[in-house]
Amino acid sequence: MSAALSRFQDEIYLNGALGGGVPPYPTDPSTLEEAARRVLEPGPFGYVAGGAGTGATVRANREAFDRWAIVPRMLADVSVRDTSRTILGTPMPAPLLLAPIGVLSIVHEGAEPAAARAAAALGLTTVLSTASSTPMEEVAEAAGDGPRWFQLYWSRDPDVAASMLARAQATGFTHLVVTLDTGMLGWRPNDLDQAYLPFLQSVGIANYLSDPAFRAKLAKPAEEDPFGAVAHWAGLFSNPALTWDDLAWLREHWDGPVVLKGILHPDDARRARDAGMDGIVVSNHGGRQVDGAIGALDALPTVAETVGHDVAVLFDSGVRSGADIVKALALGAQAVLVGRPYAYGLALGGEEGVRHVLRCLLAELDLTLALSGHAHVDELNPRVLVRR
Ligand SMILES: Cc1cc2nc3c(=O)[nH]c(=O)nc-3n(C[C@H](O)[C@H](O)[C@H](O)COP(=O)(O)O)c2cc1C
Ligand SMILES: O=C(O)C(=O)c1ccccc1
Repeated sequence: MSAALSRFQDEIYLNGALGGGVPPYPTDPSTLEEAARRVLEPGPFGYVAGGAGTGATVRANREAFDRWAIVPRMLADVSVRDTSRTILGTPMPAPLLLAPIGVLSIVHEGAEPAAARAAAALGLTTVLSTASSTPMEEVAEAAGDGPRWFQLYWSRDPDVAASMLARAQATGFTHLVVTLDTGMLGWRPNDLDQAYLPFLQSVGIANYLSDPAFRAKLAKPAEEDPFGAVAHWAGLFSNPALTWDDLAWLREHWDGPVVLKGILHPDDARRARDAGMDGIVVSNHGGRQVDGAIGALDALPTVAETVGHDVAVLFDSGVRSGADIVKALALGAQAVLVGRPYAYGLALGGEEGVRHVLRCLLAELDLTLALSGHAHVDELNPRVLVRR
């Protein structure tokens, strides 16, 4: 790496100078989304890009980032930088994970193994969704022996929930991310107006179709009655009756760190801590659940001040660039998760597309850190930013 250029930047410019042409995928996040729109059918594109209701929360997520400005510091010796961090015992080359995204085969065949391989090649961790389009055992094998984090959609059938957790542990997943904000699917006009729901084509239920506890209760085998299996899945996928008291059940069924995803209120953050949880993800599900919900970054500072010393505070919803990562870390996130951008990478170029998206994020994180006068991600704090 040359001193004047950050990692990946040098490769892109040199390749161009040597006649190799421009990068095969856009580096700008909005252009990336546009490019994905062009290669995807309207149904799948709308499912990924869309948000709840009028899209107010999707916009709020971006507006929240735009309201913070980085104030660069000079003469800070940033010749050697370190973006690495260990989160709940998992070492990471940068505090960046791939958010759990279900039904990914709607954008690319073999999506989850491809994303997991791309992440693993860079040493990054993927949080695998319960609604993966490939069974967890196959994804884990594709990802090699790096860290394994599993996201749970907590089924209303406790046998299915317990079976998922037992399988995940048997497969070597060590960390559990429990998503709390999807007790039912949000109101999504994009999908409603196209009558598009991937599950109806049995996409995204691979972990269920391969689950003995799920299969045991089907009236007819899924192979004979695929729609019956989908209907059964829809009936047990989530459990809106859950309360804080149910967290004890989780502890009995999972040996290892548990992280609650979808926390926005400081009182809920406190309850998570008091219930002995190891971490939280401050998230509004990428604006896909409650239209009009608070921008996730607007919720972060108070939550981080409230519990940041006690539990790992992770963040997602709206992260699109390395500069965004700097802002979220400065406001108290220990790590961020990125969602849609890697789905667009998958749509455009499978594993290679995801690797491109992740390398862009890592490169711009490193560069923003350096140019704003910080050698290590641990130096970031709220004083690095001003509110516009
Ligand atoms: C198509 C799609 C599917 C998703 N599926 C899941 C899922 O299965 N489990 C989950 O916890 N979150 C799911 N999410 C939410 C993401 O984990 C994450 O919270 C969100 O995408 C972050 O926002 P961003 O897309 O703006 O980065 C999904 C998001 C998208 C876009
Ligand atoms: O679409 C989503 O946001 C989501 O979280 C989900 C829910 C169920 C299955 C797959 C994805």
